[in-house]
Amino acid sequence: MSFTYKETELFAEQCAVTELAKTHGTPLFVYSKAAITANWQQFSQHWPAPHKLCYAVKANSNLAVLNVLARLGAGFDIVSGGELARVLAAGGKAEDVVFSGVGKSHEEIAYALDQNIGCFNVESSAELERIQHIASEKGVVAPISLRVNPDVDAQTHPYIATGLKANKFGIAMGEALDVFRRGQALENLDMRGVDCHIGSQILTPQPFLDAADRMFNLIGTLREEGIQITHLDMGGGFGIPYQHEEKLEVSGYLQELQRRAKEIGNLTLMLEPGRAIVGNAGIMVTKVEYYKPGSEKNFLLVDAGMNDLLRPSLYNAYHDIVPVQRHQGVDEPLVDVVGPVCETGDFFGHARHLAAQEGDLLAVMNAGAYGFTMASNYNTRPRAAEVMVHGETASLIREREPLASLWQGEHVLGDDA
Ligand SMILES: Cc1ncc(COP(=O)(O)O)c(C=O)c1O
Ligand SMILES: N[C@@H](CCCC[NH3+])C(=O)O
Repeated sequence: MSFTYKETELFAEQCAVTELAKTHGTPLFVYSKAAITANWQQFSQHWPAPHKLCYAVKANSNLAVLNVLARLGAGFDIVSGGELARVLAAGGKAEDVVFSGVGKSHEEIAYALDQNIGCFNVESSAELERIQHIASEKGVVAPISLRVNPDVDAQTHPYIATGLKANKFGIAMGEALDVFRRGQALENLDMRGVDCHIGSQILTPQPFLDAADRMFNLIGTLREEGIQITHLDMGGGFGIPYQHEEKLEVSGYLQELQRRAKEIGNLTLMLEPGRAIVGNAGIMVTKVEYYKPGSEKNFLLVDAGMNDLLRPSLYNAYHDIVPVQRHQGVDEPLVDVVGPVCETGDFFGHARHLAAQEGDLLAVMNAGAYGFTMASNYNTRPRAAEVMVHGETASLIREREPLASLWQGEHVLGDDA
C-alpha cells in the first residue's frame, strides 16, 4: 500500500483509508513517512553542513515522527521540558536541541542543563539572569543565543505573527547589544549566537529576507564590538499551501543566507522548520455521523471536533475536505462540515460542495502540523489515534486515549471535606 496526499491519489487509495478507519476507528490522524522524508530533504539538500536544521517539535511531536526525523539527522527546536523528554525518548540527542520559548520555568532550565542541551534561545534579560543562576548552582556553563525581535511584518494571521515589536517574543533590536554585553559578563553563560522567528505560515520570502538583513546587521555591530557570534538561527515559519496559495520557494532564501554567512565568515546557520516538514504529510480522517439539511444551511456532522483539529476554529484556517468514497452522479449540496462540540465555532469548513451520507469517511487535508499537538479533551472527548504509513505498511503509532484516562488522577472530596 502506498499513500500520498494529493487528492487523486487519495481516491486511488480509498481502500487503504477505509481499512485504516475500520481498524483504528475515527477520528484518526494518518501520516506518511515518505512525505515527511521528502519534505525534510527539500530543506537538507540546500543546507550543507555545518549549517543545521532543527525541526520544530510543536508542529507534530509524535515519537514515531520525531524518530523518522532523528534518523534523517535532524536537530530539534523545543519549547518545553515535555518536548525535550519526547525528543530524547524518540532517539534525538540533547546536544542537537535548541530550547526556544518566552516562559521557561526553573524546572525546565534545570532539566535542559542536566541533559546538556545544545543551546538556549533566550528571550529576555530576566531569563538570562535565571539561566545564569541555575547554571552557577550546578557548576556548568550554559550555551546561549539571544532571540532578537527584528520588528518585521510577517504578513500572516495576527495570532501567529511573532516578529513585531508589539509581540511578546524576543529582545528588542535596540536592546540586544546591552543584553549581550551583560550575558558576556556572566560567568556561567557562553554567549554564542543570535536567533529570531518572525511568525508562522509565511508565504512570501520578503519578510524572511528583511529579518535576515536586520540580523546580519546586528551581527556586524556585535562583531565590531569584538563579540564573536558564531551562529545565527533564523527560526521557522515556512508556509504551505492550504487552499490556492502559491507554494513558498525556500531554496533561494536558503542560498542567500549561506552567501551572506560566507561573506562575513565563521558563522553557522540554523533553521527551525515545523509546518513545512509535516503539514502536508498528514490527514485527519473523520466519519459522517449525520446529514442535517436546513432552510438556511445544510450541515454534515462529523465525529471529529475542534478538540481534534483546532486550526479552523482558532484562526478561521482553511483545510480541504475530501470524501474518501465518492458518490458518482449525485448532487453535491453546499454544506458546513461541523463537529459534535458544543460551540458554534466547532467547524472544519463552511459552504463546501460535498455529497456524503451517514457513515461516509472524509479526509481533512494538510492536518499533519498543529493538528494532534493542539488537540484537547474538551467536552471530555478522548484524543484520536495516530497511524504512520511507511512503504506497504501502516503502523499504529499512538492509540486513541482510553476513556478512563479522562478522569484518572482526579479525586472527589470525601464526605468529611
Ligand atoms: C521559535 C519557533 N521556531 C520554530 C517554529 C516553527 O514554525 P513553523 O511551524 O511555522 O515552521 C515556531 C512556531 O511558529 C517557533 O515559535
Ligand atoms: N499553531 C499555529 C502555528 C503556531 C506556531 C507556533 N509558534 C498553526 O496551526 O498554524
